[in-house]
Amino acid sequence: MFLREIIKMSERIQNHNQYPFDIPSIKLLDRLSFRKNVTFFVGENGSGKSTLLEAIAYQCGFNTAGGGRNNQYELSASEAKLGDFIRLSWMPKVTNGFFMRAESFYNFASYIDELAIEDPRIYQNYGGKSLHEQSHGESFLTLFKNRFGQKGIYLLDEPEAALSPKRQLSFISIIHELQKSGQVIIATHSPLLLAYPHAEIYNFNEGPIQLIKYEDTEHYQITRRFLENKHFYLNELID
Ligand SMILES: Nc1ncnc2c1ncn2[C@@H]1O[C@H](COP(=O)(O)OP(=O)(O)OP(=O)(O)O)[C@@H](O)[C@H]1O
Repeated sequence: MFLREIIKMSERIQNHNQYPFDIPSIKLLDRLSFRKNVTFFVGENGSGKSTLLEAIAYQCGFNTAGGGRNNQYELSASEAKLGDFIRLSWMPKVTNGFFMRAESFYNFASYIDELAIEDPRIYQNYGGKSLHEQSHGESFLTLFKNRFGQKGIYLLDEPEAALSPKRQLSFISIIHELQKSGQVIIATHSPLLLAYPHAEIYNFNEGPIQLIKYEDTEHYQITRRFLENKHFYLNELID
């Protein structure tokens, strides 16, 4: 483990009623500690998961539009206002790693292609060929497999967006490999990924951000109820 705690520097914030400080989970945030190599952020759409993940990425020196320290490709880095108002506590500090969001993966792949014009050996780190020549899911998995054994912090925003349910299950093995030498923080809506057993889950839904058990998450409960009683739900939804 590397990142131990996030501390919000409330005293520096001038207007708590302005975005992003007015998002309920962020407003009530004081400190958030990390005690496992894998941490999930869960919560409703708009509950502030990406905002906090992006702020961590910003403080790590990663491109907040996706990528690592060295991946400063041209893509307007999205606003990272919260990043200036949090402090990260490390033990020990790492600088290696990256921030990955499914929607910016395309640009990341193009950036690697540009680097490969200068030095094709870079493809060795990405499955031997352009990420554009691999399917979205394949290239995503390739990228992570190449990080096995490296110390680093990996911040992933909804990685399931690129992955079929079967590949999401493969991704659980990838998370397990990554966390042997690295730390992984994942914002997700996937009830499959969330099942990874050696993780802590932070819930962004109600009140302050709090730990929640897998079986208590809405993601687990809704999916389970739906699969157990599909016809009841569909009747409610459609009729
Ligand atoms: N640039 C912005 N200006 C104002 N409000 C914003 C801005 N970007 C995001 N928000 C709002 O901040 C809130 C939190 O957004 P955020 O993207 O962090 O949510 P999230 O939990 O990651 O959601 P999702 O699961 O849909 O990805 C949302 O209500 C969103 O509309």
